[in-house]
Amino acid sequence: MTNLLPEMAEIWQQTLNWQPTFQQQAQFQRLYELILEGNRQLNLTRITDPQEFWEKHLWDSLRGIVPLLSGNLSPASPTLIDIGTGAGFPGIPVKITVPNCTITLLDSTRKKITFLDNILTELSLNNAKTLVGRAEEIGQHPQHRLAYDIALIRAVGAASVCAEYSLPLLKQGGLAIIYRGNWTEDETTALQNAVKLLGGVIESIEQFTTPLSHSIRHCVYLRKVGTTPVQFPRAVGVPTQKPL
Ligand SMILES: C[S@@+](CC[C@H](N)C(=O)[O-])C[C@H]1O[C@@H](n2cnc3c(N)ncnc32)[C@H](O)[C@@H]1O
Repeated sequence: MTNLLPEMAEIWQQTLNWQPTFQQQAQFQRLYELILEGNRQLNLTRITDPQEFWEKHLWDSLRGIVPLLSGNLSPASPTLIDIGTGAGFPGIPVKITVPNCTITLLDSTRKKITFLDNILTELSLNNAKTLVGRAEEIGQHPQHRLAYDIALIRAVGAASVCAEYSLPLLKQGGLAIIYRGNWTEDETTALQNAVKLLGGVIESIEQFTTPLSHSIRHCVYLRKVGTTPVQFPRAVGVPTQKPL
């Protein structure tokens, strides 16, 4: 099996001021192998080349949580949800990297969730759960609404849709991290209106360059400062059909 680039230690350090332990490196390697295996039956990801996998799945997942990697966590053991996790990104690399967090991996596709259940067992990841469902329904469920410190969401939809999926799930003061490729000023303006309706604010938007292919990426950080009105998230399909 192709080795997943242990020589990247220096790049981790330079770009994220963090390095995986031997155990974390082994977990990343095993994750890569399991995804390649899973890809034979499920259409999990088109990113299978080791360098591309390292950059687009591992590094990118962790770039979004730089504020957590600094070790100044508040609370010390945060509860996270990864909305539309697919093959487990960014949630699984985040769980490997921040072992004291509790994470819920949510996706509407049962086959992907069954695959993730096996990954959690294989990688011996504790305090990690999977959940089959639609973000629109989970956001109205008393067990999940207002339950999380941090919501992660990558490649699930337009930014305002991501805001409508994530903000209802957050506790007051919680943080939503929206992973994006390109970003424009117009998107900021549109998102501002949506976020206000949902009881949040745009805390920051970070632009960065990926370390191997030098692509531009963005992370949008939303802070929940108020209460999300009960009508959000709207019924299944409405956030995408009629974005705020
Ligand atoms: C393009 S994939 C992205 C997967 C992963 N986040 C990543 O970045 O590699 C989008 C995923 O979101 C899930 N999804 C889309 N809409 C959803 C919703 N409303 N609720 C839950 N999952 C959803 C899909 O099933 C799919 O697995």
